[in-house]
Amino acid sequence: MIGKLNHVAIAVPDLAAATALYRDTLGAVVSEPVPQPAHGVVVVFVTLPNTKIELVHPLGEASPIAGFLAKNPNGGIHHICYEVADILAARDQLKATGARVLGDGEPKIGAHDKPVLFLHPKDFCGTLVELEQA
Ligand SMILES: CC[C@@H](C(=O)O)C(=O)SCCNC(=O)CCNC(=O)[C@H](O)C(C)(C)COP(=O)(O)OP(=O)(O)OC[C@H]1O[C@@H](n2cnc3c(N)ncnc32)[C@H](O)[C@@H]1OP(=O)(O)O
Ligand SMILES: [Co+2]
Repeated sequence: MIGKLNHVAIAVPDLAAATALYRDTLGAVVSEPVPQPAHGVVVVFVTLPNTKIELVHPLGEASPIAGFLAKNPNGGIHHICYEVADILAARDQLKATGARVLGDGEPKIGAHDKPVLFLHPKDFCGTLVELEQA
């Protein structure tokens, strides 16, 4: 069902410092910060030859990454995103296995203007999984 790795997201407490690290120390191409109010985060996109890294920082008071950063104050890998051809078919197939789809179960438009869903980390080897429709 899952296809390409779309991105790995890293939650960071200091977005400017993390951006400088990826740009100046690691020599990567980085974007400007892009607020994603529907998701409660600000994102900097790091473009790699074969995939993307998203540096994510809380936006607003109810950010879904606030708890993660409270537990991991230096930041850490927050989720991985796989592409799927049909996100509703993938959702229904996964729900039938007992996997928990987060939120109201309906896809939202993600950072790449495509529908996304999240799967509970406890059901996927301790890793928060994002699905993005290819
Ligand atoms: C930029 C837009 C978009 C894109 O297109 O790319 C994005 O990526 S937005 C990214 C941010 N959005 C989300 O993360 C949405 C989905 N997340 C959630 O609904 C919640 O964050 C969560 C996964 C349900 C966690 O909620 P929280 O309240 O922080 O924690 P809990 O106490 O409920 O956690 C339960 C349990 O799970 C562990 N946990 C939490 N987060 C992670 C994680 N990222 N990776 C691995 N494990 C995680 C947490 O430690 C708890 O474990 P125990 O302590 O053992 O109970
Ligand atoms: Co993401």
